[in-house]
Amino acid sequence: MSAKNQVFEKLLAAKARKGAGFLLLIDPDKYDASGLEQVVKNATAFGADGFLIGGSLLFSNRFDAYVQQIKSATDLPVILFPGHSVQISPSADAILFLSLLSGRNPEFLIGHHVTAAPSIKAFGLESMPTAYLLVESGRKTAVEFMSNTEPIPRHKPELAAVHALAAEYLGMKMIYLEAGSGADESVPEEMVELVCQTVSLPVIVGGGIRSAQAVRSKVDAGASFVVVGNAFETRNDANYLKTMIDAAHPNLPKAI
Ligand SMILES: CC(C)=CCC/C(C)=C/CC/C(C)=C/CC/C(C)=C/COP(=O)(O)OP(=O)(O)O
Ligand SMILES: O=P(O)(O)OC[C@@H](O)CO
Ligand SMILES: [Mg+2]
Repeated sequence: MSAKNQVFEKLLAAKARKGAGFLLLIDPDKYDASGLEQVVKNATAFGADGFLIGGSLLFSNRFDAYVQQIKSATDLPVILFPGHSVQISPSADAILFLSLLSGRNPEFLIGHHVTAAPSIKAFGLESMPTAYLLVESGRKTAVEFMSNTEPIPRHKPELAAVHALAAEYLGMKMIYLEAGSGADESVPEEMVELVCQTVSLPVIVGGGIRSAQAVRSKVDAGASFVVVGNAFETRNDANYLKTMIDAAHPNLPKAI
């Protein structure tokens, strides 16, 4: 745990060295203990850049034990990715302090943040203020339903760009372009590209990314980090994980 910018700096350094970074999303409800340890160890060995932990719902009542289990299987940054203010654990290294800027629901703009802030301080967690922009992706996603917000229309990249710009002017440190977990379609490349041209912040892209080609095309469009979760929940295949991670690292020799 650290209240300084250590995790953020580590992510930026990985991006600078490898061209972009790969973050594996772990949904605590989707892995059993042995599956979890294996995927965390594999991702670490294959050169992933960190882990995000969270879900828009949480059935598990042992969230902190879960985070500890991940921490003990890796030396990479373990970052909370909360769908709700209850998803805070002292055992993580940092938290994506997401504000759902694409929506107009005050609870997800500032409400959960106020509720969670005292715990974040008490635990000494590093906070990474991140503009969370939800993008239309086909069928309604869990994030859209749970947050009761409207996503940005996928054919309107300029809408995403002005939200990102407002986030930069508000002093946020990162932009997360989110199609939603398990999305039918990932965030369009044109949108990633316009957002990356408009702001100088690192842009994270996630939701519905299932192939190495898709990972690479988000990176080619300018993404600093690509997040993948669902694809590995349904397919326990180390080779597939390695290919996806390699695709996010264009500067490394083994990259596709
Ligand atoms: C800053 C704090 C304490 C809370 C943030 C609260 C906000 C703004 C949340 C954004 C809206 C939200 C519900 C985000 C969920 C992000 C997330 C962990 C998505 C992962 O997707 P799943 O919800 O697991 O999808 P599945 O249904 O496919 O499992
Ligand atoms: O689970 P997937 O579809 O890979 O999405 C990752 C993340 O962006 C979801 O919040
Ligand atoms: Mg999930």
